[in-house]
Amino acid sequence: MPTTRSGTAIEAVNLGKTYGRGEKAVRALNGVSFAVPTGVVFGLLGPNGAGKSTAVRILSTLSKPDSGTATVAGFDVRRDPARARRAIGYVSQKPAFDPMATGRENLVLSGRVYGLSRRDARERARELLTRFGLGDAADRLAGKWSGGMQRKLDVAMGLVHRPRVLFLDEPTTGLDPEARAGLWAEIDRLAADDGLTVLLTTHYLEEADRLAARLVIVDAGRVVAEGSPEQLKNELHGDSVQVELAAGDAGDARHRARHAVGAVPGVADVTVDGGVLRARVGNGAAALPGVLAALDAAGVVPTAITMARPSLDDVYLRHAGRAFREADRTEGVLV
Ligand SMILES: Nc1ncnc2c1ncn2[C@@H]1O[C@H](COP(=O)(O)OP(=O)(O)OP(=O)(O)O)[C@@H](O)[C@H]1O
Repeated sequence: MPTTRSGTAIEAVNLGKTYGRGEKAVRALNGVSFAVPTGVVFGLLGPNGAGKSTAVRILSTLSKPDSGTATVAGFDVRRDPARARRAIGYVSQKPAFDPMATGRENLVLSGRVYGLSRRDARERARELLTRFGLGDAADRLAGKWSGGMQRKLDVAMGLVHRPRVLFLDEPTTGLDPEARAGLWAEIDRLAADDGLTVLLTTHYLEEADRLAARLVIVDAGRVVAEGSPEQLKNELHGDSVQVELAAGDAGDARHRARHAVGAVPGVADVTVDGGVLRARVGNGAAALPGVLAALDAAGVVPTAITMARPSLDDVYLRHAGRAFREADRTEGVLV
């Protein structure tokens, strides 16, 4: 297999993409670069509208960038899209299976679309149904399956032609926690057992933390941080303090709390979002009395205080300058 650099399965260099024109133009990607090592789960993490799907659509040859270059499995996605396409599997946010066909029929049809003989397509369908634990339901209509099983079927359909790189766009959106955990285990196995390179987009911080060996955080069309989840969290020294404010505390009390805690020596990055105040401190235990005294002086009574090692939430806040949940509610960057 051709490679751009030894051990690199995906390389994006300076990708740019703007939708629309004039006043309504939206810059979805603004010079995005990253490299994905072969055989790992790589996370593209960002809030709604950050540009994740746009990046994946370009890398999987479904859309063209306005600027920049990208290679997947060693093939340039613009100059050699047909060969790039054969090397990749793409599982979109939207279901791809036919609900009126059985799981097996869906997989066989997918195999035929990819040019497998009828016999090979049947054999591959059998393999994948077993692999994903879908054997028992194989001959029932896919439309009647549970959400978790349907998602697994979508992933299996993306693997029918044995791609080397698999793109999963928001694979667990809409799944309940149990189905999500089931799919996480499958995604883990794809890289660990099958040596597949998986590029996963998600707006769940926890999902990226749990699955990705490496990740980039994308915000408003730019990469704001890159590394392994551990590395990124370790770069933030100290602890994260979370103060839950009483439900009745209105904007004024929240503002006072934010101001008071921000003035405590050693406290940084104070945000208040949805009744929760977050801050970073050098040493949580040492800073706690000062934080409590400041809240008391401001007339704010917290309902709970927790201290924890930094999370990807804190990483995002540090690099994007706003809380992830806040960013997830807003969308789009007008040019
Ligand atoms: N076809 C399109 N036409 C116009 N604007 C678009 C189009 N596709 C995406 N956008 C805009 O480009 C920006 C990036 O969208 P994109 O779907 O890539 O983000 P995302 O990070 O995948 O978000 P989500 O998690 O909501 O899918 C958003 O502001 C979106 O509204």
